[in-house]
Amino acid sequence: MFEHSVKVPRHYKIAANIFKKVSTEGGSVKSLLYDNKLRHFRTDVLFAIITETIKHVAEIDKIFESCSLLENEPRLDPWLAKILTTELLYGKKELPGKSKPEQTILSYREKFENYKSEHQDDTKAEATPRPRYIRVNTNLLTTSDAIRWFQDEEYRFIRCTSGSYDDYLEQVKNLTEYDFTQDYHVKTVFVFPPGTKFHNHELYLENKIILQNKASTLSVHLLAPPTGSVVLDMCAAPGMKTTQLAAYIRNNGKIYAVERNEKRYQILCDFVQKTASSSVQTIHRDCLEIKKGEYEDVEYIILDPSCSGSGMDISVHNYIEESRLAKLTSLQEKFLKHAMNSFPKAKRIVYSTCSMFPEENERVITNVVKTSRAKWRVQDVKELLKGQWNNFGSAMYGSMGTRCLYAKPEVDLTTGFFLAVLDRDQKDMEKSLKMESELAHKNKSKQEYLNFIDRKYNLNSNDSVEGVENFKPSVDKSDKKKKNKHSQSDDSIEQDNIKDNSNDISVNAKVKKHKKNKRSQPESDFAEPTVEDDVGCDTEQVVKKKKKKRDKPDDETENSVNGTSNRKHKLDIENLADNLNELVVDNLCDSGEPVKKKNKKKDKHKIVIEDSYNVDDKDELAQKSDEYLSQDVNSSELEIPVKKKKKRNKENMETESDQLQVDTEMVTDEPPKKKKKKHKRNENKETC
Ligand SMILES: C[S@@+](CC[C@H](N)C(=O)[O-])C[C@H]1O[C@@H](n2cnc3c(N)ncnc32)[C@H](O)[C@@H]1O
Repeated sequence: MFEHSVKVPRHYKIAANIFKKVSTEGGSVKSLLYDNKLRHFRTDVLFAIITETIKHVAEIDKIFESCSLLENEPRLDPWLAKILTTELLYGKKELPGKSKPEQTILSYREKFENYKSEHQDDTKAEATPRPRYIRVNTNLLTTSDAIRWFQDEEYRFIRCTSGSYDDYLEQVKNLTEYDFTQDYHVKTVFVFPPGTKFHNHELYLENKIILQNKASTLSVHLLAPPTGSVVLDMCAAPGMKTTQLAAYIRNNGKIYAVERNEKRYQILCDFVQKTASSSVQTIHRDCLEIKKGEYEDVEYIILDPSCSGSGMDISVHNYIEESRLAKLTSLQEKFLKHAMNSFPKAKRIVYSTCSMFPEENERVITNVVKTSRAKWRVQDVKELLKGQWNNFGSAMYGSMGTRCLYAKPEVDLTTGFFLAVLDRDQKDMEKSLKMESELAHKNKSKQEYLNFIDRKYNLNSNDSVEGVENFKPSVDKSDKKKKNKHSQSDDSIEQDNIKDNSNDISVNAKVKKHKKNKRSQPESDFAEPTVEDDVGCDTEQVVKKKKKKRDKPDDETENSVNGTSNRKHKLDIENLADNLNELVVDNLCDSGEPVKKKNKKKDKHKIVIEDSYNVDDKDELAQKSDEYLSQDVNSSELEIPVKKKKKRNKENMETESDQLQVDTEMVTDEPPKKKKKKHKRNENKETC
């Protein structure tokens, strides 16, 4: 019997309040606990009970429903009821107090436990894994051929709905054994029922399909670099996104893939080579040590730093030490700042983590964007995905938070994932390039001056320094003209200028050629490849063999979602180049190396092993980040096949531009015969 005077223990009340806030307003348990200045409480105890409640909330809802608890007890606070039930069923298995809420929950104990034991199997089933995703490596196999291959194995291809994303999710939930469909957003991703085994599949062993979760493929999908782009993958190993990028740009362009960890770097190199990602240049280096001016041709950046990996786990709100989380946040902010400020031509960054903690996500974005020297805008991912997405960042971080995307296991049927798209402000880009060019000029002028002095003293030690007065640094054409009138002693400088000018011209020509190449790309270049129209559905029984070759491929979603912004980017950069005065050209000239380098190395796979990481040079945070390496869920989960089986279907090797897209209609009638031996299930994992 309860006693009126006895109150509910305070920590249950606090836990209920925070649980309510997290559930209704978003945000993380951790930040609410600490922001609420509850330090005098055992925050670890509070954290544990709240996260346990979140983990079991679906089951608790059903338990309450089964005995109409909330209807029978209208005065019972539902949030507190769930906290207390968690403690009773999954925590201490007892409720210590004599308060009314505790006594009420205790009075239902038997009913709760009966329900639990009766539905044990259901709850296990609920925890069953998500669908199995594969990405077709279009460097080696077209999506159409991949569909045919699986159909030949008597899988049944269900066309992805043309309806909403929610319709698609329903479709995925209803996939039965031996069904598969194409992902709603990323057309090179296929979705199979949970547990479908691919470990020994021929296509997997030949690296023609890759086990990559749909959520992780969204980074490249939303970065959307057009073919011919220069992309930097700052934290690249094991190389899921790097190799996806290579396929996305059809190996036409350049991808710098940077990885610091030695072992992971080797895995990256191996994976890049096996997947025929010839546009990738691997770089064994700490990306934080890349200085401004290096890799200055970078236009697009993927930043997928080390994180807590909490999204990879089924229980969304894992416990994490506050200090560790703070270190991760700080390191992630450092990465993002570096990406924003070190690459003057970068126009889009996609930042992602497989963490569900806002501290590693929205907080990083808002902290960095607000204080960044360069101006970047957080793009509204919902808009980019044409409204076809459900989970976004927390409003606690304002519109910058809600513009970001979350993939949630329970809704999106993927691993937990966070993603933000940042676009550089056009004016800021112009300013940045101008500043670069002015700086280059200053350096050039300074160098000319030093050369001049050098000559004065070394070549003619009797000369007075009077010639210095004649020195005029080359700032623009008019200055260069003036120099023609200089005294004989300035001839050498003039020589330098002539050399520089010729250099200008050649680089200028290269820049123009580069621009021309970019302009001449068909619009389809912006598209990620997809499936041919002629891929038959199973009701037709026979797969049509005819291939339609289209000048203008390709993927409806990729085109429409990202094409606009890409075209805009392309135009922006062209306009920018047109609008900037010759200073810009001079700047490119001074730093013309990357242009030359790029042309030279085009389409050539090259592994560059840069200076290995010097431990002594590491700053504190970088040192700390070593600790996190072991936490990179990806490393343990990378599945790169080691064995190769006999090759088949070589004729399938066509370019993605030859592919057409699937009509979006649902197909299927009779289920095919099942070849059991080909469809063994297991729990092979995919990486984020
Ligand atoms: C989350 S994983 C990247 C996964 C990868 N993007 C993919 O899709 O396969 C983070 C990677 O960043 C690397 N890393 C951490 N700090 C780094 C640094 N300072 N420079 C370069 N790589 C770093 C880690 O070794 C790890 O391989």
